[in-house]
Amino acid sequence: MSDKSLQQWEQERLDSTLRDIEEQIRTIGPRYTGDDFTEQMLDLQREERKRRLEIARKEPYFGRMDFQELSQDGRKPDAPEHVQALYIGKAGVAKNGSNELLVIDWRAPAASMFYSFTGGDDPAVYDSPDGEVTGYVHLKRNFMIRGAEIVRLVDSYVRGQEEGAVSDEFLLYRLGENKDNKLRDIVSTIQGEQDRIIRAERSKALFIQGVAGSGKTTVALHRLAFLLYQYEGRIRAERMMIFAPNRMFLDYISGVLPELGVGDIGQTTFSDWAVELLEHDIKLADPSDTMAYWFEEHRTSEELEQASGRWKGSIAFKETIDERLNELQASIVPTAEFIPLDGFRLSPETMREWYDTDYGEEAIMVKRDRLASRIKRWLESELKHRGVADKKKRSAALAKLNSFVKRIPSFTAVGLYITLFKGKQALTQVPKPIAKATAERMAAGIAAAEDLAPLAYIHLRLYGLKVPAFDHIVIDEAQDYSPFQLETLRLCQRTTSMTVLGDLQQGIHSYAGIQNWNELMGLFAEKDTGFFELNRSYRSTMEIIDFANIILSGMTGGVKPAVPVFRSGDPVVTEPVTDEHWLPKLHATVSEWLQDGGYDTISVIGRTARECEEIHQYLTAQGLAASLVQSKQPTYGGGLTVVPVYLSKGLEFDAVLIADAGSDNYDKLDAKLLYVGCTRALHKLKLLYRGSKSTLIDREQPQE
Ligand SMILES: Nc1ncnc2c1ncn2[C@@H]1O[C@H](COP(=O)(O)OP(=O)(O)OP(=O)(O)O)[C@@H](O)[C@H]1O
Repeated sequence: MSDKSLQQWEQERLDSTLRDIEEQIRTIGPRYTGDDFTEQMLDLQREERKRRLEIARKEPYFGRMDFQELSQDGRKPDAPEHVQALYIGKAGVAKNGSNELLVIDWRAPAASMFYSFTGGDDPAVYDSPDGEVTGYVHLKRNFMIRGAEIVRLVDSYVRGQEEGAVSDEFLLYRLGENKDNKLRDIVSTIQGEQDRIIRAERSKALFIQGVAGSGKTTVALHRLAFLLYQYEGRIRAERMMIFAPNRMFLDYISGVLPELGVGDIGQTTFSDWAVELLEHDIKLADPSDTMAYWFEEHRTSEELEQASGRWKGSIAFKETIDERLNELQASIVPTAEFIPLDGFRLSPETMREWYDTDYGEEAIMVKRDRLASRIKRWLESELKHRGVADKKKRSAALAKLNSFVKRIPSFTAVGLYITLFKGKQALTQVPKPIAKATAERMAAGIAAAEDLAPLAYIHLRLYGLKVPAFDHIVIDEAQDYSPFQLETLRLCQRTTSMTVLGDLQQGIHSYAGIQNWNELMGLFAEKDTGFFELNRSYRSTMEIIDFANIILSGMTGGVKPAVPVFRSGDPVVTEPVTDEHWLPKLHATVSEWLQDGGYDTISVIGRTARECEEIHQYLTAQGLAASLVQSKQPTYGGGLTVVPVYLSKGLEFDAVLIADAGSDNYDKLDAKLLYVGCTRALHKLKLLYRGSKSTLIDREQPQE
């Protein structure tokens, strides 16, 4: 077929698919509003079908794979009609009134080949519920469909053609596009290494170490959509939770799941979640104070080593708390008899038996409260049984009950946490300034981020989880998590099922996070964990990745350079500038990019919030519509932004200007920060520097 007729043929196939979809939507009819339960259920099913059809109507499919299944004995059927064309889209669609599939869902077993097939003449294999299916791939075709038209068609593999391997042409085309203020789905170009993570089995703690731009966040979101499809009825969206570093990041990723047709998955930050779990008994200290302390001034490695967050996030601290909770637990059952009236005796042994056997696995305070109610019930029944009617006697007995029950220890999480830092039982190993600051904060009802994991943990051990346990959790930027945080979240799951992703090379919050993945993985039995590495970076051009790798090479501790996809762009430029010309130069560069660059998102990345405020003020005074990103910001609006480097993590921009990569701003300890900043750029990266250039990038670079 000529290219023209091929495109025509596919367009006709698309037209007919769209007609079928329209017809199906039209016949679904209005919603049922009556009281009949069966009808209501049927209505819900129809609505769900309509929702899928509406997703399909926008862009019915993005790929086609021609597949010829081998028979059981491995023979290849000769007849060409055995080659099946599978059209793959975001939602599966059956032909109106039949079982024939017009489109298969990207998460279906057969669709996995579309992602895992790398070319060559050998048979391809995929797992289906009925076992392995083997066959030959004849064609892999990518489409871009906009407004019912095929605007791009690329054959990335044709059997028998010389190249043999699946080409990256369509991927490169997609990567070359500009980005707006929201992360997007990648269903049409998921790569094999990413697909393996998306489809990995659910009942594990899956750890993903991926270089900047390797698609970790995107892959984790696609994995959620896959799990919901694959384990339909067994896991529920409302019981899945995404933990992300801040509200702005959550806003940035908020478009992906709806694009994939998935709703209702909770999204939160660890801080917000913990404060809610603690029923707002405490307020969170302003996170910008912590940020300011660690990022507005240079900090030494000793300061990092001694950071209170490190200690409070450690398993050693958790174990200390466990000991304290065990002591509390042991002190709950009274050791004295309860004698409310002469002749009435309740022995400690009976109370111990109630506590130990009747309330089994319940949380400590729940068991305590049940024990108290049981003692009360015992007294009521004794009074009744023995016919005590005398009011005076009864109230004396009740008064004794009240004082007896009051003496059974009772704690809130905050109350117990304070005892670790203040008073007779204060821990002796805590450095005095940390103990004093923590106790003072707690007394004022304020917790720092580092207090939240211990507080939430104590609360869970004392009172248990009052909402359903999580079926699956995603933890993004997990290199900034402490082992204690993960232990706390683990208490909220019946069985381990989590996707934990991050990049140690971007671990800029090392005053609280981990140094290596074993710190987190070691919390689980080996059989319950999986580990994946993503080393290819999809975000940036080769030039940008090569440049960022120079910064990496200055880091210690087994760093892995990112491997670029073969997408070339402008060279990265570093340029000296005097103090006097610094702001005008920033303005001139950004203006030029705005006018000629054709970029949708541009960011000026500063070292500190102070520096960013200065830049922002100058740019706006020059008439540019720039927005300033601050630490408590709930949304990210795209366009031109000025952002402190430590808040840029997770985001990406078509063009990035590092405002000042001088050695005063980025010393050896700041390699991760500068790496984060540079890897935010998709197509264009430029670094200005005042004074001498940071040694982190002091290699020969082309000058403008
Ligand atoms: N297979 C793919 N096809 C097309 N685009 C992709 C693919 N994988 C990743 N991307 C794009 O690469 C960019 C980076 O993805 P993402 O933000 O998920 O990476 P990340 O590993 O979480 O990055 P970082 O750690 O730097 O924040 C996004 O624009 C995403 O759409």
